[in-house]
Amino acid sequence: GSRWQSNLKTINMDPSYQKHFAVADYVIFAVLLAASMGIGLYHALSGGRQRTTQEFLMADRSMRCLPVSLSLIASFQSAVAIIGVPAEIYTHGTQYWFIGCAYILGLLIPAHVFIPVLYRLRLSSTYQYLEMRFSKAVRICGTLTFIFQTVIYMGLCVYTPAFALNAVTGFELWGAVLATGLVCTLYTTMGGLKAVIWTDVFQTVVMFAGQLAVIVVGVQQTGGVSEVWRKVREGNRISALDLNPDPTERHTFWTLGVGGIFLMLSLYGVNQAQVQRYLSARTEKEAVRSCYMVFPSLQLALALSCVMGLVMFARYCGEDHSDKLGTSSKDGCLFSMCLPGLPGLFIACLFSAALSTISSAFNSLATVTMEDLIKPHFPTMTEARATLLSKVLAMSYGLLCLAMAYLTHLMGDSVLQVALKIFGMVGGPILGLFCLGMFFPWANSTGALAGLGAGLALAFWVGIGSIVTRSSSTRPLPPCRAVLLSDNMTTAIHAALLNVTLSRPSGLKRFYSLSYMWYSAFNCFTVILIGLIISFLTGPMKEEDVTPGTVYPLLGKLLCFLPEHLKKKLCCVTPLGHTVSKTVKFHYRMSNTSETPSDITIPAMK
Ligand SMILES: CC(C)(CO)[C@@H](O)C(=O)NCCC(=O)O
Ligand code: NA
Repeated sequence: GSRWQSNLKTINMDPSYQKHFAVADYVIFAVLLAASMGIGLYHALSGGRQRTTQEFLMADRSMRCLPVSLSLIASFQSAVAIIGVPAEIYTHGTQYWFIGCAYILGLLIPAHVFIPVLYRLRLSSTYQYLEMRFSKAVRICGTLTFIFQTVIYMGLCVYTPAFALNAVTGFELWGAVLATGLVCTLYTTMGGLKAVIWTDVFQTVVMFAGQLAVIVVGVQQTGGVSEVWRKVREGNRISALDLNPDPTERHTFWTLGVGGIFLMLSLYGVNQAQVQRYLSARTEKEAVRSCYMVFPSLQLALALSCVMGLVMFARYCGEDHSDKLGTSSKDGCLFSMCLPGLPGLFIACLFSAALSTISSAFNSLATVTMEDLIKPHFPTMTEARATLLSKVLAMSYGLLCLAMAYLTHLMGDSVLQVALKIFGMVGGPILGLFCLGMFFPWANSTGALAGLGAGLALAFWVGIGSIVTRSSSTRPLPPCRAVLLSDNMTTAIHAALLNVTLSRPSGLKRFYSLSYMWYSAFNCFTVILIGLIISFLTGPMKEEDVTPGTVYPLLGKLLCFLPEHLKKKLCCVTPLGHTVSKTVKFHYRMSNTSETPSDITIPAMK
């Protein structure tokens, strides 16, 4: 049980907070669900009517960059971010905003390194790459790791908005979880990836509109922008750039701006949900362009949620809500739902964010299960059968996510931190696997497997260690001046907290208190390091054995100042640079030959 949950339970018990959810709010909410269902139905009945896996899972590879880019933002922007980021700002100040710096390289690298490699191989699942580069075993391990990550994350995503709705309206928690899960399962199952992408577009717009409306009304009620600014300054919420190099410091420029790049790479570079969208674009150029277009929208999403945290702080910090919500509520933003006239819109915003994430998860899970785990064993399966099975899979994952929501219910922590920890602990090793394959031609299959195993083991050691010892150093800022002056008790508690966290932990405990913003980078490097060591011990891959098109000449590019013969000696010139310039025939028997002809000409990687 956590503070967060008990806080919410107290709102729930106060009837004055519930009367704000009027008929109009229910109508907004119902319209959102109905519109999403409508889009699903439309795509079930139009186009190819979802009769092929090519359409159901790949949207016929015909999408344009605008819907793809909006859908790319929607995938990892769920109610977790809508509630968690403002709560983070409310409690700890604006330091988290610096994660925006990581978006630059975090999107440029996927656009110019990962997309070209993956798009040109014409994959259906990103894990096909692992089989081309390494072996079937690596592919299956990668797929299982991804399924594990997504299923846990999905539970968190379904649970969070249902919890908020329950807090505001007293709406039955599990009823809301069930409704979200069912609506989402239905439109995903009916309309396939096209429905997922087009509902994402609609839901992203609702999400932005809801946040903007809450901010505008919040500013108005506080008494204008300057008043908000004065209050957040007074409350010490505007953080300066923190350049402390200590890796155990939770949020600094280094953890957010540098560690965040690896988080972004694992989400926007190699995550199946995103790669599937790049692959659904009609050309590689459209895919790259959509990745570029994510940048401004993601900055906007970040800015909106950070500003919302500040506005909520200005609006509520001076008031004493301790009787209802506790003074240092992690979820100051939940106050916003009590704003007159807005709870419906804000709840719609939360559910939009959640639905668009869950639907991506269902569809990507159905895709990898089909492409990586089932099709290779039943190469003769008919298209109709495969499509039906994909739909059954999307549905089953929908039901599984309800079970996962219950798991989240038991966990209870700051939702944003839970999400970022999952991304780092499980997404980091997967990123490492892809980097090992793409940038290091010597890496072999044994090395990859050992690397992934070691990466996951270390990730869980640190991750679970930090949960058990509770050693992530959180040092919430004092609620606000008014409260500090009036409440000696709070002052005393904060002084005690400061003392505790200022005394540095030692030994293993210090290892466990590694900032979760470093998890992705740390786990990625573990996989690469162990992967390379084992590869060299077991006999590194030879240039001519590496499947053409699977290696990106990163080292060759980084060491471009070296003379050619030296680079060749270091094996920095990838097989691609030489052989593909003459457009080699690509001899690789795909496990699903129906979709990918075995002779593809791969353009040279320039
Ligand atoms: C994925 C990032 C870090 C991208 O800014 C952000 O959207 C975020 O913190 N997301 C939290 C996870 C979620 O919203 O489900
Ligand atoms: Na979303």
